[in-house]
Amino acid sequence: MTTKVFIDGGHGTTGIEIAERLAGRPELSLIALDIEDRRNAAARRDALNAADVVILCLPDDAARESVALIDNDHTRVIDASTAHRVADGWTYGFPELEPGHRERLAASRYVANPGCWPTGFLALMRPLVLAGLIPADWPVTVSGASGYSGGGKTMIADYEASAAQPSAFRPYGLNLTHKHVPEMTRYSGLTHPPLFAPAVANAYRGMIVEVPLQLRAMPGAPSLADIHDVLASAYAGSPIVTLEDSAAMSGVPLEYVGASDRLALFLFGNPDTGQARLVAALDNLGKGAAGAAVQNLNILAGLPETAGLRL
Ligand SMILES: NC(=O)C1=CN([C@@H]2O[C@H](COP(=O)(O)OP(=O)(O)OC[C@H]3O[C@@H](n4cnc5c(N)ncnc54)[C@H](OP(=O)(O)O)[C@@H]3O)[C@@H](O)[C@H]2O)C=CC1
Ligand SMILES: CC(=O)N[C@@H](CCC(=O)OP(=O)(O)O)C(=O)O
Repeated sequence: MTTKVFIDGGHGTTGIEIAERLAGRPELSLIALDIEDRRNAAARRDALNAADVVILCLPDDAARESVALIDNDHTRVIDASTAHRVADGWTYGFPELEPGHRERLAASRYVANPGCWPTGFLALMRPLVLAGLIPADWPVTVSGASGYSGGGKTMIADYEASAAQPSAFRPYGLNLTHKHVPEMTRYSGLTHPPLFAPAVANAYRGMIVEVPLQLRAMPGAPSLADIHDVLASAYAGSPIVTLEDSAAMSGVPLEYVGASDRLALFLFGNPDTGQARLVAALDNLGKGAAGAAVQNLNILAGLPETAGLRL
């Protein structure tokens, strides 16, 4: 039996990436709308209700509208937008979050795909908070740079317009109310929001997420080896999330994982000063969006978790 999948917003940046990963998979059948029907509510209602699993690749308001258009009791939903990431009744779509989370996801009807920034942040932070190496009330900072496709069609057009002279590096979110902070706080287990300092770079895709830590000031002054051991054990055997050999690196390029669904983690530090820089490298359109959606679809449908992924 095939799983019927509908991508609402399938003609947008994330939707196209997901469709590419699902193409040629005989265990799935795709319900597709013509491009001119992409905003036709009646056509979307029919497709949403005909599907076993829908993947929403829409702005937040349109994603809420899609959920309201589902009037049966079985269609399952993976929402790539921010609309439901901390909403009641939704499961956060980061299978690697903690032991047992993958099983919770498999049993869920409503799954909220993580934001791209929180994906890197939580991969670094959640195991360390769970292990007690970072106290829940520790003041954490997270910064980094993202490719401009993170801003969808509008930002891509801004960067690629013939008259555009885009900035090489542009910090944003300067009022410290970025929409990703609630999910970073909730799922890391921190009691206070991290200070989030994102930037956009003049590159299409790829991102670096960094958490600097003053280990010597933390309770118990964890060592670099303590941090390394917890991260290595959290992702041992994962085909998607890897702790890389940082000793070999003099820098981490934005493009480190390429156009893939991998998430690479690094631990840099100076044992003499008790300081560390934790870094995650991913593709904002890969594990940061489409790769995560396809991974979640596989989990919901009981299929091999990495089927269709670019690893
Ligand atoms: N880009 C990224 O790196 C990431 C994106 N996301 C999230 O995924 C979602 C999609 O983002 P992205 O693909 O980048 O966005 P895009 O702007 O590239 O695509 C959005 C798509 O949704 C369609 N759309 C917009 N409004 C409606 C509506 N009211 N009804 C039906 N269709 C509509 C658009 O149609 P039209 O062509 O007419 O505009 C377009 O095809 C967003 O919530 C985004 O925040 C999540 C993680 C990473
Ligand atoms: C460069 C850029 O603007 N990036 C987006 C995040 C992209 C993403 O993760 O998508 P969601 O909007 O679904 O969370 C931003 O910071 O808002």
